[in-house]
Amino acid sequence: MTNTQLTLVQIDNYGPWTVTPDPRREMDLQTLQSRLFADLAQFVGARDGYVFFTRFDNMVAVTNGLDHADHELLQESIGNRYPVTISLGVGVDKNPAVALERATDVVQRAGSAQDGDRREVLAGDTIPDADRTDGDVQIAHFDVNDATGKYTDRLNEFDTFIHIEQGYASLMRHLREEHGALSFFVGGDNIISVTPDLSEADYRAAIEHVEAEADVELKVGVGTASNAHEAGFAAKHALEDCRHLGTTVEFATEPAEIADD
Ligand SMILES: Nc1nc2c(ncn2[C@@H]2O[C@H](COP(=O)(O)OP(=O)(O)OP(=O)(O)O)[C@@H](O)[C@H]2O)c(=O)[nH]1
Repeated sequence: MTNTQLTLVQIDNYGPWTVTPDPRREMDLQTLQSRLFADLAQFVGARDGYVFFTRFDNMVAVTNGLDHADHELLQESIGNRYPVTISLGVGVDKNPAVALERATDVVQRAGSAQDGDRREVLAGDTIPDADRTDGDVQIAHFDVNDATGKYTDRLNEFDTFIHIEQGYASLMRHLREEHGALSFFVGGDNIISVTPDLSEADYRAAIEHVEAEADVELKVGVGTASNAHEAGFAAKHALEDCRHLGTTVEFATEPAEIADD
């Protein structure tokens, strides 16, 4: 059974900072936000986690395998190098939406996102090493069928963007409401979902829902492992299986390291 460890990353007092003493240049804020995301992706990714940019001032990370000391080091390193600090809340549950509720709750209890005195909160417990298993994280990597032929090579970028975003909106709502799975747009035509244990029928139903609601056709590869990287890597291999076999849903059947043999 899955046991997802999620970390909410929240920039401390960011709203007031963006307008103090006067509104700051928008592209400077965009530069800061994207560099912060890049640093988080490198730090968390090097420890086999995943991080998603969501709204940039708040980001969500799958941190199975990262302990309290890793989280502390991340805060220290960001605090040393950026004009802003980050608070981190950690939550664990078999259901990703519940894990994120927990992670959010411990940060919210410490004060508001716009409280000048609330800085570098680190709250919530990580999974003890002894309790970790190969079934802790399920990642589903979704991809739009032939996005290049249907959209990228035919439409202007904005109209392509609308199609992809509508598919994403439909999928993220369906999986959140039906299963407590959390889905994140990761660029191009790709969506990564952090899910509880879902069946092939659950994924088929999700894909059919998106096709009916948004007229966007998806396929998905699914992987399960002790951390996000291994689960996600297996999911990518399973997605390649969909491409080769012409199928819509594939589960990884062997460890990611040997899946392409
Ligand atoms: N984040 C992420 N983006 C990817 C990945 N693979 C492809 N992309 C993006 O998706 C875009 C479309 O690529 P594909 O999905 O391979 O192409 P497609 O035209 O949809 O073809 P099929 O997926 O084979 O149906 C690329 O331009 C990339 O931006 C991936 O593994 N991760």
